[in-house]
Amino acid sequence: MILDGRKTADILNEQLKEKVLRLNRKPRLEIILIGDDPASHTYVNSKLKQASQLGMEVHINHMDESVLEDEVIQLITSFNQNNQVDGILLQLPIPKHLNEVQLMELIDFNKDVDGFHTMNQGLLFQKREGIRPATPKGIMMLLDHYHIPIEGMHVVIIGRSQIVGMPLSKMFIDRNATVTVTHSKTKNLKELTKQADILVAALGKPKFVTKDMVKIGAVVIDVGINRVDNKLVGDVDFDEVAPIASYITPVPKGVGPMTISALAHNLYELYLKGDKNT
Ligand SMILES: Nc1nc(=O)c2c([nH]1)NC[C@@H]1CN(c3ccc(C(=O)N[C@@H](CCC(=O)O)C(=O)O)cc3)C=[N+]21
Repeated sequence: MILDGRKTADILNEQLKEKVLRLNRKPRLEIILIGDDPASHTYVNSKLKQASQLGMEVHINHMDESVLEDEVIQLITSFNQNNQVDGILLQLPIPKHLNEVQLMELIDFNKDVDGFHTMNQGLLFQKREGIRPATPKGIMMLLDHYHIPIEGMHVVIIGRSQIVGMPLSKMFIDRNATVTVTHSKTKNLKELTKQADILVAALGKPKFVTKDMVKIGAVVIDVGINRVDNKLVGDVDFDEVAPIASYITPVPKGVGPMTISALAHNLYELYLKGDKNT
């Protein structure tokens, strides 16, 4: 069965929209987009479109590839100080001459819609309330929407990134799953993935997961967004794996739309938390 991220996001967004309509003002997100990476422009435009449909306000601040770090610092600082701004998103990747860690850190963690700030990562690690990274949060929302049990399940994650693999592993542990995090240096990867009740592919290699790596009846979550010959391909060989999986996410229309929905939910949470309701 297909875990339809597009449809699920539409349903959850419709519910969120109702809540947003009741607020005193529109939640406002400022996106900082540096350079001309076409994929980044696509994502950002899609966030813009979706958020406006939800009654949220999104501004795109486009900066030149060669922008000075000071200019970015000034922009972030002004958004930090502006109590009409609820969320700030620095679209990744950013040019190499800019200090990504330092810039992410500069964003007020109370406006950190991505949940990438050290403070939000720490809050997650301590199992305290905070903003969770959008992709892991979107995956949880999708599994919950389909009532897929998590407690006691063996979750195997391929990939240990700071924005997907690592936070997702903690979120699954907090839901009482048993989690194995694997990566490029893992020995006998297939033996591990074969044990997964829930298998998450988040490594960024097109069609990496083949059917010999998947247990019959497993739930398969594909986080991959790879552009191959101008087509979107996931990290899972969908045609091969779908027949043996109990549930599987497609690419596109799987985790991607859920990520955007989770971002919108984060923005709403930031608005409420900020008590900027006047
Ligand atoms: N600060 C920051 N926050 C992010 O959340 C962030 C980022 N930087 N950099 C890039 C990645 C990537 N990302 C996607 C979100 C939605 C889709 C999505 O909706 N994809 C559609 C297809 C879109 C298409 O056709 O290109 C789908 O899967 O159905 C994809 C990718 C967010 N990112």
